Amino acid sequence: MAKTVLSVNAGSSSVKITFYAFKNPPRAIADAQISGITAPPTALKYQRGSVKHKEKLQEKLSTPQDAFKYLLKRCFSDPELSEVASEGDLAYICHRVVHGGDYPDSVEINDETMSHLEKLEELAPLHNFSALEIVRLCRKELPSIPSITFFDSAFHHTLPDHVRTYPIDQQVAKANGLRKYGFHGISYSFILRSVAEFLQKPQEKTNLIVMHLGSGASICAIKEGKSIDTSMGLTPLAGLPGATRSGSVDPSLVFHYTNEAGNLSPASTKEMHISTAEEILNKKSGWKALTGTTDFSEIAVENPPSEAHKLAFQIVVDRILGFIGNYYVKLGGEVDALVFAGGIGEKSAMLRRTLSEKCKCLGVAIDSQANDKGPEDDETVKDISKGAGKGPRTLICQTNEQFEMAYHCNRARS
Ligand SMILES: Nc1ncnc2c1ncn2[C@@H]1O[C@H](COP(=O)(O)OP(=O)(O)O)[C@@H](O)[C@H]1O
Ligand SMILES: CC(=O)OP(=O)(O)O
Ligand SMILES: [Mg+2]
Repeated sequence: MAKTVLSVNAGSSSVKITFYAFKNPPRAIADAQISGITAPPTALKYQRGSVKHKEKLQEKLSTPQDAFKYLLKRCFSDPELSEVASEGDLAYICHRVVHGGDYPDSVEINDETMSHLEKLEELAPLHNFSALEIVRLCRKELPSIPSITFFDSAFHHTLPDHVRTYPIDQQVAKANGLRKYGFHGISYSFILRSVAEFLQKPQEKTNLIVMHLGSGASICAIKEGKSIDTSMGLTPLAGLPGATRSGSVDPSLVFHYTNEAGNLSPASTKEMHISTAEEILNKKSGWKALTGTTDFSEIAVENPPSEAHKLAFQIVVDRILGFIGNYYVKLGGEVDALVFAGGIGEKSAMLRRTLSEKCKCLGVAIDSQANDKGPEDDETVKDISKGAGKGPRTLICQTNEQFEMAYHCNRARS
């Protein structure tokens, strides 16, 4: 029996892969990622044990399939990485697919599930395309290795009807699958398990407000271990602003922004159709549009370099607060913890401090030293609360989507 599981997390501009020992809990063997696929320079990060390596690549890797092939070859040909030298060493490949439609759980890929996912691709071309390109490649070039797809949306299958339903014609809504799905669920599942364990509570008694803040950002209200609301919607565009995403705006805005809103974007390809409006709101908005940078660490600083940076920070804080207030009330004020996760949530002490101060009225208080220090590399959950206050505790959780997929894959199959 092959001894490793490969987890793949493909985004629009990056592909990350991690190999794990096929046991529980999974042990990471090697981790590699390529960024800058659509916007060069293309860069490689590689880690095996304590060995870390970064380089800019000369190779032209313009598609997720090229990037994945490159990463696989690189890992297979590393003489120090004897556990993964060829296809025969792989037991399963786990793929993160953002939009899983009505699937409440992961699925093993076969002709039927693949054709279902290909239909869904039309609903979420920007988010599913890269992942499905890699699934297609694996089916063709590694046909003996089962592929399992894990969906960001699956964690939110517990959303109540009144939360998931948009108030539009229900015949049209049902015929076209138009409802709130919610995303970042693989991450929320990791966070719920890790935080419940940290708090020594069963998951089904744990209530949390979790913020997954990265270049795509969302919030989730978890009641008794189940998602009861989340800020993203039919697609990951709704809710909070992101690096290049507007987040929620008045839907009529697109018709005033451009006359060509409904036309195909010039960025569309034969395989991937996106409209001009989708292109603008997903790729040309967010804090990049306000400040010129996608890097939030240039925005969350004490002395911002421009008024635009200051404004971008205030907007992000304002939108997050709106959801915290909303979810605090929906959870009846019974919140075990506010949890910060994702690249920004885990690294920006300033954002955590600003939000915590504004949530003082909920009894939130943080220890500024613990907050400034942040978590150690190997610390999954860190408590930054000040003493045992009246309100929810404040935690940082270093989330790990690749681990979460391997964890569930190995648990169900070993
Ligand atoms: N010290 C920091 N302060 C604020 N933001 C940071 C810091 N370090 C990284 N980030 C931001 O984290 C984001 C990436 O988050 P991550 O969750 O890794 O990305 P993705 O959404 O692409 O999966 C980027 O916007 C980056 O600027
Ligand atoms: C769902 C989503 O927005 O994912 P990401 O943050 O990885 O872009
Ligand atoms: Mg992410």
